Amino acid sequence: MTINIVIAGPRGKMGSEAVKMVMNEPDFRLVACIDHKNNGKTLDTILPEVDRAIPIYEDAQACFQNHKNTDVLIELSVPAAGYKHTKTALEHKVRPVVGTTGFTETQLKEVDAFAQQQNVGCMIIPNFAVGAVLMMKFAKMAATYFPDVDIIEKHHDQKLDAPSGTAIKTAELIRENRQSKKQGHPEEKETIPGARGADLDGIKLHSVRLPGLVAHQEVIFGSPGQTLTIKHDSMNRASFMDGIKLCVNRVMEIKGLIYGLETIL
Ligand SMILES: NC(=O)C1=CN([C@@H]2O[C@H](COP(=O)(O)OP(=O)(O)OC[C@H]3O[C@@H](n4cnc5c(N)ncnc54)[C@H](OP(=O)(O)O)[C@@H]3O)[C@@H](O)[C@H]2O)C=CC1
Ligand SMILES: O=C(O)C1=N[C@H](C(=O)O)C[C@H](O)C1
Repeated sequence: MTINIVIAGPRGKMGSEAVKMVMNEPDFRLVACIDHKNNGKTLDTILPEVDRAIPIYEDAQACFQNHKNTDVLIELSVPAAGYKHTKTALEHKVRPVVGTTGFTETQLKEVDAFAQQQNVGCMIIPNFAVGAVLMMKFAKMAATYFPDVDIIEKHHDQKLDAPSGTAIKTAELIRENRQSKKQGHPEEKETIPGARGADLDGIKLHSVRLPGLVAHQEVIFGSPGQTLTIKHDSMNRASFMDGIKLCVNRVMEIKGLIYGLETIL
């Protein structure tokens, strides 16, 4: 069966890699793209590696109205637009596979409720790399034995959201196996605000943004006399493509929201 796909954010670092992946997959067909800057143009005029005239829309409504055969939206743009595209896709019974990070907790709940209401499959995946998902699973396991934990995520300096979606998801998974706990000295004070990082139920999250980085995370557990570090590095965006492929196939079979790849691996 051929799966008809729309990609939002096709010029981006992830979007352009996803365009290549979709075009090379025999069972996937790229039918259109959503890009706020190239309305009315075709993809071959803006991406040199594309040799087909795939239409580009600024407006997600217009895109799905003109391509009623769309099965899946691969959303890889920016948080605000990504949220709108996801809701619009669901309105049209198109299944979103969302890689875009930075949705608020309220937005996640709204998408969940709307996907259920529409009876349509939807996946929001903070990290498509299998190694990163294993890192999160191992961290969840370790939290049973090591309740003191800091997460350090490191990304390229063009990233809009902090902490990363992966760091938030990791902390949420750790929280499932750990009692809420305030870490560090009970009387510690920050002499420079932010020095101890963001706080999710006492778990500290630190975000590094530097040119030269791609996507990296360390989860460091400490207990008397020992530390345990679980680390993952994405060296390039190809690391995310197998996960996207898996999700595009899986979203066709589900109803409602799946949040995180660990639930289906
Ligand atoms: N889940 C995962 O495994 C991964 C998720 N990500 C996430 O994916 C998203 C994209 O990342 P990345 O490719 O690195 O970012 P980029 O900045 O490289 O790409 C984002 C693209 O979206 C475009 N864009 C902005 N606004 C709109 C809009 N309204 N409609 C359509 N396109 C728009 C941008 O165009 P312009 O620059 O012209 O504004 C740009 O081309 C981020 O949220 C990131 O966190 C990234 C890697 C892995
Ligand atoms: O913006 C990125 O690059 C990435 N974003 C995702 C996140 O926020 O966790 C996934 C990966 O870390 C790359």
